Amino acid sequence: MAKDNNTESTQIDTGKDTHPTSYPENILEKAEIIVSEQMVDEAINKLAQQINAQDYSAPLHVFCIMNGGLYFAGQLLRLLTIPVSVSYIHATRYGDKTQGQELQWLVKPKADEIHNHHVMLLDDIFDEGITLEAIAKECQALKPRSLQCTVLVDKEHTRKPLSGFSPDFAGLTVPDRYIFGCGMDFKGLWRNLPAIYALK
Ligand SMILES: O=P(O)(O)OC[C@H]1O[C@H](OP(=O)(O)OP(=O)(O)O)[C@H](O)[C@@H]1O
Ligand SMILES: Nc1nc2[nH]cnc2c(=O)[nH]1
Repeated sequence: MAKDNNTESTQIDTGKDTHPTSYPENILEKAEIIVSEQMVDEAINKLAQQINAQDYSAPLHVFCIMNGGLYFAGQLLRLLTIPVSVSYIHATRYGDKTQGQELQWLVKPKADEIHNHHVMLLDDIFDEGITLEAIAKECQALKPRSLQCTVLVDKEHTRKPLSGFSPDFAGLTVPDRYIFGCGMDFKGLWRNLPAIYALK
């Protein structure tokens, strides 16, 4: 067991009950699985087959879009049978909220990773598409040889980019509910869940 330095003698009494089901750490009690682990794994397998079947004329550079893309990228990369290099881009607009705000850039793509390379962006979810479209635009400006986007899930609703921008590959479609698991967080937690959940 991990050594817990916050022992009883040092614990600060915040006056907070640690059990309410509204706390993010307890939220599974109020959630339901909307895509099973098996269905997620099957979808990732299928995406890998589609990417493996592409005819890239040179190694593919894969960008994991942090943080949400981490779980998906980890699961997908092990199934790719073509030579890839990997790095990350970090942009976020939800934070701990369930409604998107303005996009914040933390790590932008570097020119030498993109210019003249076949590039694949990997993210967990295409919701309103603002994040992926902005990242794809930033990458296009650096003149890749080709640029494609793959997401684990595409959320079904009509609030998509007016430009018509959409990912090249999407593993699953999900209903218009706030979801978590498989890289997606609920108030910063539960990205580690191997299935996709939504609140009941
Ligand atoms: O299609 P959109 O409506 O733009 O939303 C999709 C984005 O939202 C999430 O990121 P978030 O900003 O929550 O940051 P995170 O990756 O750290 O969870 C997710 O990982 C996508 O990148
Ligand atoms: N965790 C999570 N992040 C998102 N970012 C955009 N949509 C969602 C969503 O439904 N869940």
